[in-house]
This record gives sequence, C-alpha cells and structure tokens, in this order.
Amino acid sequence: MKPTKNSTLEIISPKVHVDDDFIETDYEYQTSHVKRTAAGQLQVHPQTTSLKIRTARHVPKLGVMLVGWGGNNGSTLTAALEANRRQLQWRKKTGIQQANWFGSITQASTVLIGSDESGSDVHVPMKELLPMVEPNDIVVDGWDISGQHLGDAMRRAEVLDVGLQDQLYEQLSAFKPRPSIYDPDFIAANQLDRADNLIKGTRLEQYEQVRRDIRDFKKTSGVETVIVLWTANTERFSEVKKGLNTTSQELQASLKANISEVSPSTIFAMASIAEGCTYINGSPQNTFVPGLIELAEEKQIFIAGDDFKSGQTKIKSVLVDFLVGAGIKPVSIVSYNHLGNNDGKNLSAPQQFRSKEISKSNVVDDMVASNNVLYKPNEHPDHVVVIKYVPYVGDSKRAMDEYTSEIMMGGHNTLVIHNTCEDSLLAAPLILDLLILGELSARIQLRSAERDAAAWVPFKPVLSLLSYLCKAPLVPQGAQVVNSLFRQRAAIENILRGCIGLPPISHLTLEQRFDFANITNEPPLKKSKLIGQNCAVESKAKLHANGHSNGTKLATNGNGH
Ligand SMILES: NC(=O)c1ccc[n+]([C@@H]2O[C@H](COP(=O)([O-])OP(=O)(O)OC[C@H]3O[C@@H](n4cnc5c(N)ncnc54)[C@H](O)[C@@H]3O)[C@@H](O)[C@H]2O)c1
Ligand SMILES: O=P([O-])([O-])O[C@@H]1[C@@H](O)[C@H](O)[C@@H](O)[C@H](O)[C@@H]1O
Repeated sequence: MKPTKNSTLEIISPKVHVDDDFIETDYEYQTSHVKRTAAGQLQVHPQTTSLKIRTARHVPKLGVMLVGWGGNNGSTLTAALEANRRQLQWRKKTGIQQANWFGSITQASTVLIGSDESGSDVHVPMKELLPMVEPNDIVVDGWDISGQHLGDAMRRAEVLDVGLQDQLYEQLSAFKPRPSIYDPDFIAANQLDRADNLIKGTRLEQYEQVRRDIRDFKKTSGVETVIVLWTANTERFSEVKKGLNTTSQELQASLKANISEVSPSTIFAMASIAEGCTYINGSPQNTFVPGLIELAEEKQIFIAGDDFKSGQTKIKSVLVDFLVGAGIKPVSIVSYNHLGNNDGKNLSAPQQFRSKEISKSNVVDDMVASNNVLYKPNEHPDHVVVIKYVPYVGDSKRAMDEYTSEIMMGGHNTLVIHNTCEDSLLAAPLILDLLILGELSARIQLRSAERDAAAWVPFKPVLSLLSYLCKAPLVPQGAQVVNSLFRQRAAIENILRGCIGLPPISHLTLEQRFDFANITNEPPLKKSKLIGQNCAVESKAKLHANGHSNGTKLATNGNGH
C-alpha cells in the first residue's frame, strides 16, 4: 500500500487494508497501567488492546479563516502560501533565495520508519506518511480590526524581504480582511489606532455576523472544510465565574445577554463551533473557558491551543527535558526577550503581558514533576519571564535565556542562550502545521478490533495531539499535560505510523545490539554501510587513498577509516 499517491513508501503488511475511501489498519496498542497500593507500592500492569485505525483518504479542499489576518503572522503566512504556490525566488545580498517551508514539520521534517538491510536508518518526509492537505490548495480568508489589505499589511509587518514583497504586493492587495469584533477592554489601549474595521452591534449580533461570514466564505470559495484560527492580539484573561461561563448554557446565556466579560476570541470560538469549524487558539488568553470546552464537546467540534510554541518556549521544552532527564537540577530559569512588532506593542500592556507570562511559565511544570529524586513535592525552579517592547528591532525578536542547574556535589552549570529571529517566520510555519494536522485529525478514527460491531470513534474534541505546536497545551479533562517537545512529537509520529500499520519506534534496535541471526533466523545485517560523519570519513578516506583528497587530515572512527 502506498499511503499517498507520490509517496516513496510502500507498506507491505497483512494488517493494512486499503479501499477507495479508507486506509484501515489492525493496531496492537500497548500501554502500562500503574496502580498505587495503600502501602505505597506501584503495581504495573502491561496491557495490549486490539484496535483498528482508519483514515479517510479523501483530502478535502481546506479553507482557513484567520482572526487577525492583517497581522505579522497572518500576512506572513498568506505571503508564504502565495510564494510557495508560485515557487517564487528573489535576490538577497547573499544570493538567490527560493520560497520554502522551513520550520514546518509536515513540509520540512522527516520521520524515521525503520532500518534497511544494512541496519541504516530510513527516514521519509512526514507529509508522505498519510494523505494530507497540500499548502498550495489552501484558501485563506479572515478578519481584522484593521482594514488594511494584505499587501499593505505585509509591508506594515516588515517581515519579508522587499524582493519578495514586491512580487506579492499586487496579489495580496486583493485580500481584504472582514470587519471584526473589537473590545478595547481585552487588548492593549495602544491598539486603538488600528481599529477601523469593526462589526458593530451587541455580542450576539457580532456572533451572528461571524457565522454569516463563515457561511459566506464556504459558499464563495467552494472549500469543503473550514478551520478558524486566532492569530490576533493577545487578550487579557477572561474571568471564569459561575453563572457567567462555567457551562455551555451559562456561556450562551451570557452571549445573548451581551455580558461584557465574554471576549471577542470566545465569541469567535462559539461562532466557529456553531458552524462546525475546528477552532485553534494561537494566543495565550483563556478563550477556552469551561463553558466553551463544554460547548465543543456537546457539538463534537475540535478546539486546540493555546499560544504558538515558536521560540524561547520551544527551546525550554527541550532543554529542561534534557536537564531533568540527565539528573541535573534546573534551579533558576530566566527568559528575557525584547521585540518591536505589534505583538510586542500589545504585550507591553500589563494585562496582556500577564496572559503571555502564564503560558510561557507553565511549560516546565510536567518535566519538574516527573523527577522526585531532584525535586521535593511542590518544589520548582525560580522561573522569570520578561518581555520588553523596543520598536526599532521590529519583528526581529532578541531572546536571552539563562538556565542555572545544580550538578553533583554542590556544583553548578549555567547555560546562556542568545536567540535572534524574525518571530513571525517561526510562527507562520507552525500555523500551517496546526491547519494540516488539525484537518488530518478529523479523518482519523479508532474502534475496537475485539467487537465486530464496534463503532468508529473520532479524536476527542480537545485536540491535544497539536500540543507540539502550543506553549500551553489544552488537553481533555483528566488528561496529563505534556510539554516535553520530543514526547509531543513522538505522539504525532506514532499516530501517523499507526495509521499506516507501523509500530511505534522504540529505538531498541535489538537486531544491531544482539546476534539476531541466532535468535530469529533473520538474515544477518549486510556489511554495515558507514553513515553520516563516518560515511563522510570513509568517502574522504577512499579519496585520500586514491590521492584525490583535499589534503584535509582525516579523523578516524576507530575502524581504521
Ligand atoms: N512568534 C510569534 O509571532 C508568536 C508566537 C506565539 C504566539 N504569538 C501570538 O500570535 C498572535 C499574533 O501575533 P502577531 O505577531 O501576528 O501579532 P500582530 O499584532 O502583528 O497581529 C495581530 C493582528 O490582530 C488584529 N486584531 C487584534 N484584535 C483583533 C480582533 N478582535 N479581531 C480581529 N483582528 C484583531 C490586529 O489588528 C493585528 O493585525 C499574538 O497574540 C501573539 O502573542 C505569536
Ligand atoms: O514562542 P516564544 O519565543 O516562547 O514566545 C514569544 C515571546 O517571547 C514573544 O515576546 C512574543 O511576542 C511572542 O508572541 C511569543 O509568544
């Protein structure tokens, strides 16, 4: 079976069944359930559940409606879609630059699927594992409180090279954001000068207008599926209060009663759910108040978020995982950055900064809690987040992080990281992945393999699979919040593997550590082909032997090469 029409991959397995509509696999799901006894013992029960996984093969034409379309992220994503669609290139002072999707795991990363007869790893592009939306086929629309068309919005953002902007300006100028819901109580007062493109009326009337906009987009664009994604300004947190928004009934009643504490982002989420659209929150505010989550669960519509995990926090979710996993104890983490884009301007207001501080600070909690050898109960590293607005640097975020850890015998290790990047060029590819993986998730279902008439079941409405792309992952009630980046990525990879009948990768590679031929009658590994650095050394060594080397003194890898 070839998962996608142009895939280099073919799965040869009796467990995989393909017809015109579905890829269906038999899947032995293996877990370990742990019970704590009264005596404090941990009883571990390995379990295997026989499942079937199916993935609908038809990839719908996807429409995305961005809230905050005219912002740095929204305009940059729109520009990138057009630049890649047209395979544009432009001159930079360093030479010719081609459009690409670097930073997108679906478009620019590969997945280990196994090893070949010589024992070498084999990786394939993630997008070849299952039928996925092609970025070139995505249709974009959206809203913004600023009425600037996308050509001027791209220029205002000052993110992309002028050589590229000039090739896109006319085309993007045809895109005009729809009027949006503006409530100055939820974003910084310094955003007022942008607010010239507004939906008037009560919250209910605004909600109804957003629903009409979604229906209008579906009708005029011909898309089959719409995902609504918030990449507008960070809002302050909404108050969560009984009678206001703790149930779907309360929330809907508050909307109808025009209660001021119902935020624009929550109204957009309600309208999206009412129109059957997945809603993704790329900002840190608590759009998903309990009543909204209950509404999504009642309607079985996906919601995901919060806050794109693009830079400092992404590194933090790797570094702290490494340190704690290595038995090294982070005791102080200071994350400072300054930037000068409009996001930074909005975050210069205390309430909006507080939303971001929360999402950037909670990312270490699960990793710290995982190691009771290093940390006493409720013991945490000092953790400080600082964000400053410095207009001159624009979208070029300058991040400085310091990680101080205790090492053996009272020693200390301090890591200092300086990270400069165009923040929107980190976020735009993440938005693409949120859209593509969010759409794919809607085509994946599970059922028991042990009961013939078992119903096919979709993912839960709170789509925690997208956590890899979010700073503050929203997870289903009772589920564990996982921030470790590699665990989050492994979840995505192993779901994709399961959908094509492949087991999770254990990295055991027993066949390379034991003489497997004597255990399983497997044919022995062919002569090990040097790979990576060793291969480079071997090829240079051969060149050297034949007198063609550039004379570089070659290190050896211990095998005489
Ligand atoms: N690397 C990143 O850029 C990054 C990473 C994580 C999170 N984020 C979050 O993504 C969001 C967007 O970032 P950005 O750099 O594009 O910011 P931006 O300020 O450039 O864009 C936000 C846009 O939203 C518009 N807007 C504000 N309120 C609105 C509303 N109610 N309805 C419609 N439009 C509205 C603004 O006019 C602006 O055009 C921010 O909340 C930011 O915190 C960004
Ligand atoms: O992704 P990350 O680098 O941890 O966090 C970023 C912040 O450092 C930055 O100040 C803010 O403007 C971005 O929206 C983003 O949230």
